Order: sequence, then structure tokens, then C-alpha cells
Amino acid sequence: MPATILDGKAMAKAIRQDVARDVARLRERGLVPGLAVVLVGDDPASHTYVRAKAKACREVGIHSEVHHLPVDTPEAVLLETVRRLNERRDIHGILVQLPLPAHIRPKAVIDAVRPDKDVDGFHPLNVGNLAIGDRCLVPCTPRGILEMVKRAGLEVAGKRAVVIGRSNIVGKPMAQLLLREDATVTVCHSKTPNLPAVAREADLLVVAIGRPAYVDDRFVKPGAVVIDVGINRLADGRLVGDVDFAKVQHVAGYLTPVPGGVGPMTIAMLLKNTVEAADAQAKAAW
Ligand SMILES: NC(=O)C1=CN([C@@H]2O[C@H](COP(=O)(O)OP(=O)(O)OC[C@H]3O[C@@H](n4cnc5c(N)ncnc54)[C@H](OP(=O)(O)O)[C@@H]3O)[C@@H](O)[C@H]2O)C=CC1
Ligand SMILES: Nc1nc(=O)c2c([nH]1)NC[C@@H]1CN(c3ccc(C(=O)N[C@@H](CCC(=O)O)C(=O)O)cc3)C=[N+]21
Ligand SMILES: [Mg+2]
Repeated sequence: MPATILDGKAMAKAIRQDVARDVARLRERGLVPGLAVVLVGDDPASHTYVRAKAKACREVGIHSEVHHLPVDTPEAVLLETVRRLNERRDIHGILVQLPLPAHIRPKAVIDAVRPDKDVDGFHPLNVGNLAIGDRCLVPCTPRGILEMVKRAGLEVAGKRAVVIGRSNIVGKPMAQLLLREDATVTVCHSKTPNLPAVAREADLLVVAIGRPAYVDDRFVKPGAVVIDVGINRLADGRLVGDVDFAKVQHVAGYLTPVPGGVGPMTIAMLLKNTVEAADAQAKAAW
């Protein structure tokens, strides 16, 4: 039996409708959630994402603005931009699009974002609180993946989860979130020996490595849930994941497509984080 395809595009649409209702309720109280996206340089992929985020905001009633800075912007100017946004009462979420040009230290920028406006969940305070199990802003991609799995009615507690990739933006927070949900979690990376055999232990396999179609049927236990985070643009313009969809669909029980899987869920969670941040900031101001 071929895998059931987890339709992230459809789930994200349903979530955006919920968010639109939440935004309408906040607007009745006179609160308009606001998101600022900071984009440095002219990377075409980054532009595409930023446009998609702005469009999603518009559709649910979130105010959004894009601060587009030239590629040679000094780090100090970027930090000053972030600090100004930190101070603004009408901006509740700040996202600095990654990657940044090489002359800017991403850590300096991430650390500069006010933790309660850090809708990416990348600030060390949010990272730490996620690890401790306290309230925090959870990174959009891992949060979107968990939401997808839950909406499909799939159990996480007690399952064996394997995460391939240990980046600060996907792999590590994914592992923390799954641990918080009572999965037994293994994190793999480029130095992991016998990766196919380790991956084959997984009931839930999350792949975030950035290598087109790297994970094939040898990595997958029959019936497993396979989540493909990868976004790889091939020379011919096609967009493919890190999972070899054609091969894995015959082995997995559930599988996410690329495009139309994790990507749209990431954006939906950005909207949710922004609304929750606005709500929390309004409450803190009482
Ligand atoms: N859909 C979405 O919303 C999002 C998609 N993405 C996509 O997800 C992918 C991963 O992104 P990101 O986490 O930022 O990537 P990074 O490049 O930051 O990290 C990649 C990770 O994968 C590991 N890795 C690389 N090659 C292998 C391999 N052959 N075997 C095992 N592990 C390997 C690396 O190991 P090591 O640490 O040892 O180097 C590293 O931990 C990319 O395609 C990106 O475009 C990213 C964010 C959001
Ligand atoms: N500060 C920061 N936060 C991020 O969350 C962040 C970032 N920087 N830098 C880049 C990555 C990547 N990312 C994606 C979001 C949506 C899609 C998405 O919607 N993809 C569509 C397809 C889009 C297309 O056609 O190119 C899909 O998968 O269906 C993809 C990738 C967020 N990231
Ligand atoms: Mg993210």
C-alpha cells in the first residue's frame, strides 16, 4: 500500500482560517498584531519566502512590513534596525531572514531580538526555555511538523523518533519538541555511522539535511511516518525534498510532499507565533 500523503498545504490553509478568527478577535479589542521581517541582500530564494510570509499576513489581518537592507549593510546598522523594532509598540514579532551575508554574525543579530518578539524562537532564552519545558516561542518549522502529525491523528508519545540534521533552526528544536511530547529521540548528523540502519529504527523520521532525495527506501521502516523538511532547488528549476519520494512512498505509512508539505506549515506557525506574541505583549502591558 502506498503511503498516505500528509497535505501540509491544506492543513496550513485550515490553520490560517483559525488564525484569521483570532486576529479578528484581537482587532475588536483594538489590537492589530504586527510582524516585521528584516531581509538583508538580494538572495532570490529569501525574497520568495519573505513575499510568501507577507502575503500570508495580509490574508489573516496581521500588519506586516518588510525592512529590506542592502547586501553590504554593516552589522551595526542591522542591529540598530532590530533595536528600533524592539521598541515599537505596534510590532509584536520580528524575524530576521537567514542566511545573512558573511560579514554579519548571525548570533549577534539573533541575540539582539527581544525574546518576547522572537517569533522564530531562535533567541537563547527561547531555546533554553524549550529545553527546560517552560513557556516559550517555539521555532516555526518544528512546531508546524508537530501540528501536522497531530492533525493527522498520529501518536507521538512512546514512539521512536529519529531526526536527521542538527541545525539550530530545525533539527535541534525538533528533537527538543519531540522529547517534550514523550517520544524517544535520536538525533543524527553527517558523522553518524550506519545512518540507514539508525533511521530504519524510527516510527517517526524527520529529515532536515538539505541534500536532494538523499533518504531512500533503505532508511525507512515499513509503515513509518516520514517528514521531509528539505527544500532543494535543482538546476532545472524543480523543487525537491531531502527524501526520495518515488522510492519512499512505497515503504512509508505517511509521507509529506515537497512542495506542499512542511513549508506551508512553517508559514502558518509564523502567523500563530505572531498572534500569540501580540496577545502576550498586550497582557504584559496591563
Ligand atoms: N520547509 C521549511 O519550512 C524549511 C526548510 N528548510 C530546509 O531544510 C533543510 C535543512 O535546513 P537546515 O537545518 O537549516 O540545514 P543546515 O545546513 O543548517 O544543517 C544541515 C544538517 O544536516 C546534516 N547533514 C548534512 N548532510 C548530511 C548527511 N549526508 N547525512 C546526515 N546528516 C547530514 C548536517 O550535519 P553536520 O551538523 O554534521 O554538518 C547538519 O546538522 C534545507 O534543505 C533547508 O532548505 C529549512 C528551514 C525551514
Ligand atoms: N529567520 C528565518 N526563519 C525561517 O523560518 C526561515 C529562514 N529564516 N530562512 C529560510 C528558511 C526556509 N523557510 C521556508 C519557509 C516556507 C517555505 C515554503 O512555504 N515552501 C513552499 C514552496 C515555496 C517555493 O515554491 O519556493 C512549499 O514547500 O510548498 C519554505 C521554506 C523558512 N526559513
Ligand atoms: Mg523556522
